[in-house]
Amino acid sequence: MKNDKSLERAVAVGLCLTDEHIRFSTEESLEELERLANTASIEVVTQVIQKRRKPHPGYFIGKGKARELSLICEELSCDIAIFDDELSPAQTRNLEEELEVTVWDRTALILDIFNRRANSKEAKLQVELAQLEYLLPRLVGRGEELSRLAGGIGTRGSGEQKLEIDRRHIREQIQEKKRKLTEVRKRRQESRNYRKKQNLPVISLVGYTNAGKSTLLSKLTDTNVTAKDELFNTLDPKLAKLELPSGSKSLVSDTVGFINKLPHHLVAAFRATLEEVEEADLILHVIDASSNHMDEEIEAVEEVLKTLEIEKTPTIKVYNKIDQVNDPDPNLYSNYPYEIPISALNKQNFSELLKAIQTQLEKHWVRKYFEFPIHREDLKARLHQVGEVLDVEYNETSILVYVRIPPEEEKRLTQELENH
Ligand SMILES: Nc1nc2c(ncn2[C@@H]2O[C@H](COP(=O)(O)OP(=O)(O)OP(=O)(O)O)[C@@H](O)[C@H]2O)c(=O)[nH]1
Ligand SMILES: [Mg+2]
Repeated sequence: MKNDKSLERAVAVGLCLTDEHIRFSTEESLEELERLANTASIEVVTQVIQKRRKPHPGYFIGKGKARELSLICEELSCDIAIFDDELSPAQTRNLEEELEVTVWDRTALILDIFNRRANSKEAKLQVELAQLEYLLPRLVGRGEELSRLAGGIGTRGSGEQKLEIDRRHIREQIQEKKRKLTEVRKRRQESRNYRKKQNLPVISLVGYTNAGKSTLLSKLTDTNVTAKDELFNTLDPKLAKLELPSGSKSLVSDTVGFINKLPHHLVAAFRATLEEVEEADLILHVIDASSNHMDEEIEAVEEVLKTLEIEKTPTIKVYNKIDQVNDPDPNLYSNYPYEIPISALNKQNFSELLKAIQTQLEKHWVRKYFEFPIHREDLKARLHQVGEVLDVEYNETSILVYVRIPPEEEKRLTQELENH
């Protein structure tokens, strides 16, 4: 929900913990926070960084710093203070009292962007649920500012009784959204099962937000997928068919971009979209090779992949946007077929990429001739079901079928035929 002013003014606040190992520096992380804010139509007018050993339990930043921040907000007429880390409900409350502006954390900002981006029923439900769960412990008096977050959910005003009603209302809504989500997901599972029956291998594109996943999907498959220079452009993953050089087909799916400090419960909320990744036969990790923080972004993505327990799925690192890299280091991406440099935008190096995809997929599907008696049409039908039938030949007494199938199916069928 937008307030009346078109562009809100914000101060971005980061904490630099002196003895903690961090991936992105506080400055880099704030730079990203600023891009996120812009995506949410918020202008960051200044940044404030504080060094501390650990966050202040009540104010996150020190109490003195909070007072200083309140003056800055007033002087620069900020409407909002955005903190780069997740704040506890109590910290948010205290800070709002001290600063007298809306206080958001990274999670709130990401939720706001997700809310604008969600298109499908499932994504909408996921975002609404995540927002409600975020809102519930934070619902205290200042319902007005929070209502922007809740997308209008929650009633305005304050008062203990009203607060209790709001809380109950939100709990009920959480239950309702969960019920609806279960339904929508069931339908999604059914369509996945249908896809499985078609037996096309599934390739999942994953990567840091803005790496170029959607661009790659649309250029590879000649479909129209919107790509935009915005963070979290894709919230509703798309699927498209891809033909490989051998002529065999596969399905490519886009996914939600990852980001540093993506709060855990948001990862959980989007787990459903990531289920595609869990079931993928091949993962293309799309990397923005022109980013100044390429290594950190790779690491952030790999961390999320680890939590999905998909180490065994073959992965190709696709270094995208090489058209933007001056002097690319030839050693960097030369580990074929595990690393490929491309430019999705210019379709540069696509033939290499397609070859690598085919190589990787074939490693895991086997080609084989099966021969069985002519009356066993059922076996032929089964091969159609579990694999890709490449050729069929009828002799006087037998059928010869040439297929490409998953190795476990190959074993099972071979054993059955031997036992007959
Ligand atoms: N120069 C250059 N720009 C690219 C290339 N591929 C993508 N882009 C640009 O990078 C921006 C992000 O592209 P998307 O395809 O939307 O990125 P994404 O990974 O889908 O992003 P999210 O959906 O937000 O996670 C767009 O402005 C693209 O035009 C490339 O090969 N070269
Ligand atoms: Mg995208």
